[in-house]
Amino acid sequence: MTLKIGVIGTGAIGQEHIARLNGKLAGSTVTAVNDINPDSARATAERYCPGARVHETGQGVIDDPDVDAVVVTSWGPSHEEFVLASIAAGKPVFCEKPLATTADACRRIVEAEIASGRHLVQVGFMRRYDAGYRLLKGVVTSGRIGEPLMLHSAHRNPTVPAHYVGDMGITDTFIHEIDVLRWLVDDDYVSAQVIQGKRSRHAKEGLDDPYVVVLKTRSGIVMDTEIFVNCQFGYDIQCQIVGEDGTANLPEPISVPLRHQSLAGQEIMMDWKLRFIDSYDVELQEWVQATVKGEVTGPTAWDGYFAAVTSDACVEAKRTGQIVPITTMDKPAFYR
Ligand SMILES: NC(=O)C1=CN([C@@H]2O[C@H](COP(=O)(O)OP(=O)(O)OC[C@H]3O[C@@H](n4cnc5c(N)ncnc54)[C@H](O)[C@@H]3O)[C@@H](O)[C@H]2O)C=CC1
Ligand SMILES: O=C1[C@@H](O)[C@H](O)[C@@H](O)[C@H](O)[C@H]1O
Repeated sequence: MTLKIGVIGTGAIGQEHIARLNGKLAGSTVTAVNDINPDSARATAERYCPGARVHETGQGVIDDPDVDAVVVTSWGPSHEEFVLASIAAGKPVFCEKPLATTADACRRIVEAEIASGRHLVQVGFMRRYDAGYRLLKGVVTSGRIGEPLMLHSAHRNPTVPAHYVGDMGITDTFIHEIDVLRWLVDDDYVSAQVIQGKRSRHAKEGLDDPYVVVLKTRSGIVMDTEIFVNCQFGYDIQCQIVGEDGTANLPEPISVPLRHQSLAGQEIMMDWKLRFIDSYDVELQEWVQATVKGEVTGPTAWDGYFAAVTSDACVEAKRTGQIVPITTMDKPAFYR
């Protein structure tokens, strides 16, 4: 069976996902699209999925009888509306991160999914599908480095666009670590602290950059992450787990070691789209296969909710300079 997909939001990642789902991956085709900017929707359809219907609203995509499943790649604040509408229509929905921009909104999604009685929602935390992170998790679960005690990571972007403002370092960027780090060590967070770094002269007005977030887990693992979104030199994702018997590092992406103009080294990617390109492919291919079978095998609405609660705590910790507890509702049996 070929899964017929409707996509809401035809910006940067929307176009990327449409191109994958309509040609690159097996078992899927894009039959409908929408964007609040109709020119973008039309141009995207023409270029990546000619023949797809261009709807005036996101709801039009969800209601389209020729759409079996929905992909939401619009801006974060619109996610809740489209995910809830997909659940109401009984259609599986893949929603890019964040699931929604507040923990309350994510909770409403969790409650609606449970009420529907069907697992329908997957969140686009693609790092779980990255070959390097999967190898790292394999080392942890094998027990080779003993119990994880501490974790050091870094999320560096060379620069960020003009619309990147406020606390997006947490809600848009660190949200990836929030999900992948708890998945790596199979643990949940209990507190968050944010320590400001010395401000970079490259940070535009109103944006704190860089800073370190310290998360503590239920079992006591301390995880520090540097968030530095104007680092200039590249898109650089680092992660090291310190265990009782050794350390394990996230592998660097493959690149050719160069010796050139009195420098020996390897190039660093500049663009997040390239760094995780393979993981997006694996993520959406697995989602298509699971969706056809009526299953959700990736990050769930509960994971989206947990990430949002953690992200809210980090924002508060950044504002107050205090250690902020992370408290969620009890995990519903539906997600166990
Ligand atoms: N998993 C990942 O690595 C990444 C995930 N993202 C997530 O994907 C989402 C989109 O990000 P980008 O593509 O980078 O942004 P973008 O700004 O390039 O595209 C977003 C598109 O959504 C459209 N849009 C906004 N509100 C809408 C509405 N109510 N109805 C229909 N269309 C609407 C905009 O017109 C725009 O074309 C965000 O939630 C972002 O956090 C983005 C980049 C990477
Ligand atoms: O999701 C992403 C962007 O939205 C975000 O703005 C970047 O900081 C992240 O590195 C990228 O993976």
